[in-house]
Amino acid sequence: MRAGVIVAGGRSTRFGDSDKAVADLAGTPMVRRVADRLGEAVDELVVNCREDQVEAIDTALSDHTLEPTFALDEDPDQGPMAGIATGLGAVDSEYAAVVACDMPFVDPTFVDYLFERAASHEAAVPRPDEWFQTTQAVYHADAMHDACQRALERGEHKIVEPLFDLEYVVVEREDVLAHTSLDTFKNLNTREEFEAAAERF
Ligand SMILES: Nc1nc2c(ncn2[C@@H]2O[C@H](COP(=O)(O)OP(=O)(O)OP(=O)(O)O)[C@@H](O)[C@H]2O)c(=O)[nH]1
Repeated sequence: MRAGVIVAGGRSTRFGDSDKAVADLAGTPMVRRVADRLGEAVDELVVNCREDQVEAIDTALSDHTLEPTFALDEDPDQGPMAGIATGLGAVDSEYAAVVACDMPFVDPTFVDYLFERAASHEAAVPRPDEWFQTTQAVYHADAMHDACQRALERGEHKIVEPLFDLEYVVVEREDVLAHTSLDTFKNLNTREEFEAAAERF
């Protein structure tokens, strides 16, 4: 069994007044695009967000075959890493692919590959450039959940912090490009980025 966790608890401040997770992207809410693509690579889906987002996200995901469940931030606005911890705490599977709600081009075949790379390790994290793509990575759910909790207890909110507590595999640029294009990581933050991306669907 493989899980997918969609992290969606941000405030979308660069997007404006509304929640980018459910914003229309070429006729479909962005989070639905992520759920449909990630859903091709996993057996269960968990969405992490705030309580006040549930209604709109649930509507966007209605009729999804995996019947996504919600893992709500008890303490909102603690950053993406806290959201990852909350989401991973709610999965049944041993390994989970974490994907941000704003990555509508996420490539399910690449997610499959990340699961393969993570096997018998605690994480497989792409590093296509100088940054780790921690919000499109596969984690051993319990190990990463616990590492996030330990980091948060240290007062540390940086998203890479829990990684250094794990036995993780780095998926380097060459391996990324052998399996997908960099579009898989493209995240949308502004209305201009939504408009440009919409033309590609
Ligand atoms: N649970 C949770 N998720 C978060 C939080 N902050 C950001 N995220 C998520 O992490 C991912 C990347 O965050 P950003 O691209 O910065 O999104 P954002 O914070 O909503 O947008 P900005 O306010 O414009 O930075 C998105 O999927 C967000 O939903 C948070 O405090 N809690």
